[in-house]
Amino acid sequence: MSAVSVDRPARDPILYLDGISVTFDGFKALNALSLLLEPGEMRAIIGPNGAGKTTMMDVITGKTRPQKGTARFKGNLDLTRHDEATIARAGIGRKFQKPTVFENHTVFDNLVLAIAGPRDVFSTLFRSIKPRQIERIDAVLETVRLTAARDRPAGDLSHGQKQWLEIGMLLVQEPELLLVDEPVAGMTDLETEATADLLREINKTRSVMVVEHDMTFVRALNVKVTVLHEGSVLAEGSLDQVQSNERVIEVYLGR
Ligand SMILES: Nc1ncnc2c1ncn2[C@@H]1O[C@H](COP(=O)(O)OP(=O)(O)OP(=O)(O)O)[C@@H](O)[C@H]1O
Repeated sequence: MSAVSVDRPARDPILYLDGISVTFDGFKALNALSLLLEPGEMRAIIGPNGAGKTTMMDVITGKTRPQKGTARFKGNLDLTRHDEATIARAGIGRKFQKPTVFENHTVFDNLVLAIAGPRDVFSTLFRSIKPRQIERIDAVLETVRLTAARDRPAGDLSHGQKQWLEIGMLLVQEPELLLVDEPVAGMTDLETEATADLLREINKTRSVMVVEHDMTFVRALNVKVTVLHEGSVLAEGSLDQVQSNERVIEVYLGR
């Protein structure tokens, strides 16, 4: 091995944020934020309201341009220089908090539409889809526990099932990194537990970043936690480590 290669990490992080700052009218939503996600890692992001969690996801997905800092996907894609569609195609999927499924279409057709991407709904549904795509959809239906609901209108699903369908709509696009914003808000305890299982399963093949306030859920994920506060990383470690951190208790957990 050459002397040069000794110091190089074996693999680039899937996500590299360094010194990211975003200012809105003089207010620092992100303040020199730095964070690394290893390939295959799942990370939970917690922090009080206004800590910058959504703004961070906006930077990663190209929705918001930082004034300062470096943001890279898999070492080479500069996330500060591409638009949302390019970044999504490059392999970053984002699940927003509120489900936005097509209620009048079946669960299956929602996944067909998601594979096709943002095109005209009717031309997509009336064009034949390839057997390979049907196989992919059926595999995703199993993963998101909706096989039995395959031919039901999405509008009939429970709130939790709609969230899983929307996660499925991202999975059919085969993202390498999945960003998930407050997936269990409004879910029953059973749905919350099932969602933790679901994300752990997804994490076997993809990297995941999940923002969530529900500590029972975060504990069930059993992954490294990053605490954001005032636009920077306040603490990082296991949930037990960050929950016993004095600063974290002061600004977040002890409220
Ligand atoms: N477009 C914007 N214009 C002005 N201020 C903004 C804008 N977007 C976010 N902010 C402010 O930046 C700060 C960080 O907001 P952000 O939504 O990223 O926090 P968050 O951690 O996601 O909070 P929550 O847990 O409430 O979702 C907040 O004070 C917010 O009001």
